[in-house]
This record gives sequence, C-alpha cells and structure tokens, in this order.
Amino acid sequence: MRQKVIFGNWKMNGNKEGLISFLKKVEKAIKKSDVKAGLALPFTLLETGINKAKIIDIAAQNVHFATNGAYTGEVSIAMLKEINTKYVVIGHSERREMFGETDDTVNKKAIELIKAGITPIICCGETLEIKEAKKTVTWVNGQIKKAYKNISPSDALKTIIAYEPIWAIGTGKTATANDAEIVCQKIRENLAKIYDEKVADQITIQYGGSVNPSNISELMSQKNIDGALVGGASLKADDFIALINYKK
Ligand SMILES: O=C[C@H](O)COP(=O)(O)O
Repeated sequence: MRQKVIFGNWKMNGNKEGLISFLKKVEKAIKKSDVKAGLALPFTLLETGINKAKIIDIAAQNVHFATNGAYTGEVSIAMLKEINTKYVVIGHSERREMFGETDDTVNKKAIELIKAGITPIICCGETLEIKEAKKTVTWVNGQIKKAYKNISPSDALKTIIAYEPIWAIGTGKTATANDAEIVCQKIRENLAKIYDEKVADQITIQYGGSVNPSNISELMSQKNIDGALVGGASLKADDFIALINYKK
C-alpha cells in the first residue's frame, strides 16, 4: 500500500524565526503519524529547515538542470545536494506560468535530480479553459508523458507526481474528491501505459489545490490520491498539524 505523502509548499513566504517555531510545534504534534510530512521552502530557508527538522522532509521549490554556469539567479542540483535536500518540486504551474518552465525543462530537471538521488515532485494540471473544454485528461497525460521521457521504469519509481488543477490553486475552489480521483486514476492508467501496472501502482500521486483541514479526509480517502501538495493551509502550524493528523 502506498504511504500518504503530504507536503506543504510555502511558496515565497516565511522567515527563519517563523520556520523554527513552526517546526517545533508541528513536529511535537505529529510524532506518531504514519503520514510522510514535508515542506517545500524558499531557498534561503532550506538549510535551516534541513538542520532543524527531525521528522518533516524538506523540499526545494525549483532547481536548474545544468551542472553549473552563467545562469544568474539559479541554483544547481549540486548546490541543493550539498545541503542535503531530499526533494524538489518541479513544474509547478506558477513556475510554468511566470518563469518559463516547460515540459522539456521539467523532463531535464527530473532526469538530473534522479541521477543525484533527489526525489522530484513533478507537478501537472490544467487551466480552467482546458477543464471547460473537457480536455483535462488529454492535457495532463501529455504533461506526464513528456515529463517521463527517457526515464526508465526503475527511475520512475523514484518520483512523485502532484496533480494540481490550476483553477483550484489559491482560489478556495477544490476539485471534488471524486473529480480529483478520476484524474489521478487516469494519470495512473497513463503511467501503466508508459511503463507497466506494477510501476504505475507504486508511484505516489498527490492532489493539490485549496486543500485544507476540512476537505483533506475526503480527498485522502480516494483510492488513487496518495497525498497532497498544500499551499495556503500549510503556512499555519495548527492547520498543517490538522492536515498531517487528518481523520482516517
Ligand atoms: O503547491 C501548492 C499548490 O499550488 C496549492 O496551493 P493552495 O493550497 O494554496 O491552493
């Protein structure tokens, strides 16, 4: 059975002092949880998070695929590895929309991260326009196919997928648990076509988009939803605790 993996994504929020007290409070409250908890932090908070967190896994929110070079403002995989980063979120819709992330760069990043032993959390998801045109599954499966290009079955097992419908991010509009489940199921079927059922069955697929303490239980009860990537509700310690300790 796949373990539930719930990651907060702080986006461009937070500071050192706040993170330290957040970790203290949250880790005390989730000690006995069987859920894997993680936090995707801004670059400047990564080292503090990695050094202070005992239970929570720390993720970066972006990385460059190149080894080094003239990429002003970017951070390399080796730089993240040097501080012991275990996960990196790639292809988040905000990075695709505002910072030129493409399916091709997502694929390059995934390949290089896997080589470095870092788990990529590969984001995918459709706009409202695509949803209304009833093209969600085609769109998302296209993103997945491109993200996994030239990735072997054994390496595919070292990845996580986050399905995040763009229209549900930060809007308070969550996909219904059933709608989210259907897309996650289709992603798994697509993985079975790219690889095989055994591989598809082992890959963690998270849902993201206005997840909060009141809808987490229903979302997590779905067969193909293996966790969540949570923005807004992960910023408050009490809400994050409620998410990790969700009622089963
Ligand atoms: O990475 C997280 C997602 O963008 C979801 O954000 P949200 O929970 O604020 O809607």
